[in-house]
Amino acid sequence: MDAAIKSIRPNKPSDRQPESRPAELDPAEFLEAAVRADQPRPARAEAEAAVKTLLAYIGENPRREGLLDTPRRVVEAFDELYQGYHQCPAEVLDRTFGETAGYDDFVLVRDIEFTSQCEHHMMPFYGKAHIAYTPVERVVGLSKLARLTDIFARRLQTQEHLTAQIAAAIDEILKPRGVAVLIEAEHTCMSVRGVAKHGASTFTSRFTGMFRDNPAEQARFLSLVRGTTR
Ligand SMILES: Nc1nc2c(ncn2[C@@H]2O[C@H](COP(=O)(O)OP(=O)(O)OP(=O)(O)O)[C@@H](O)[C@H]2O)c(=O)[nH]1
Ligand SMILES: [Zn+2]
Repeated sequence: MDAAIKSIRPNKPSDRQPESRPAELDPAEFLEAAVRADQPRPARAEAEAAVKTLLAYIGENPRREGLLDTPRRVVEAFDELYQGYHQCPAEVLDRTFGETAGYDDFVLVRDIEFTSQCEHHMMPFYGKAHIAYTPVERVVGLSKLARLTDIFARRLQTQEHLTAQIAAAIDEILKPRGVAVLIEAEHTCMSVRGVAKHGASTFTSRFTGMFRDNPAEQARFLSLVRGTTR
């Protein structure tokens, strides 16, 4: 099982004071050494200092009044946007219900809105996830599919990885007859910078089990997602 699915990263903020960084290491080396040794992540004060560095880098004065609280706000925003690193997919899908009166078709939750952050530029990409699975005897609460999406979306991602992780988590934890995940998203790293193409949509999909093996089921999923068989 993908480690990201089963476990929460040991990534609690450190109580260490920034001064505890060995004097001979520069910040980049320190960070690399911390990641290599799987040490606790840097202290909050270090993260705020890094934001101050970025403010100075863009030509700002981090000491002017309007920016005094900005490092704290940015780190708090990061805590929110990246909270998925501290949440466990297996826990979310833990609770299932057995009274289904023999229900044996797939369950589709369409139009799950999400916002994630692209791992190349740390800029948002956002859109909708459509998730279907075919249960074996037990079903999961519908909201849990949206919660699962958020757990993976609130990490640094590529859209392909996000799509594959959602499908793999449902597959490995619920062990259904099949999973289908389709994600459509707009990437701000493509719309507000770089190639600057507003409105370009990216579609990614992952099919397992009966959705992978049976083109008719795949087609039924896709037509329901497009709203053509309602
Ligand atoms: N496959 C994939 N690519 C992504 C995703 N998010 C962003 N990218 C792309 O990642 C690529 C990074 O390319 P690089 O050439 O290394 O970086 P760059 O010079 O900033 O690229 P430009 O965006 O073209 O300016 C870009 O083409 C982005 O569009 C994603 O979720 N999946
Ligand atoms: Zn990007």
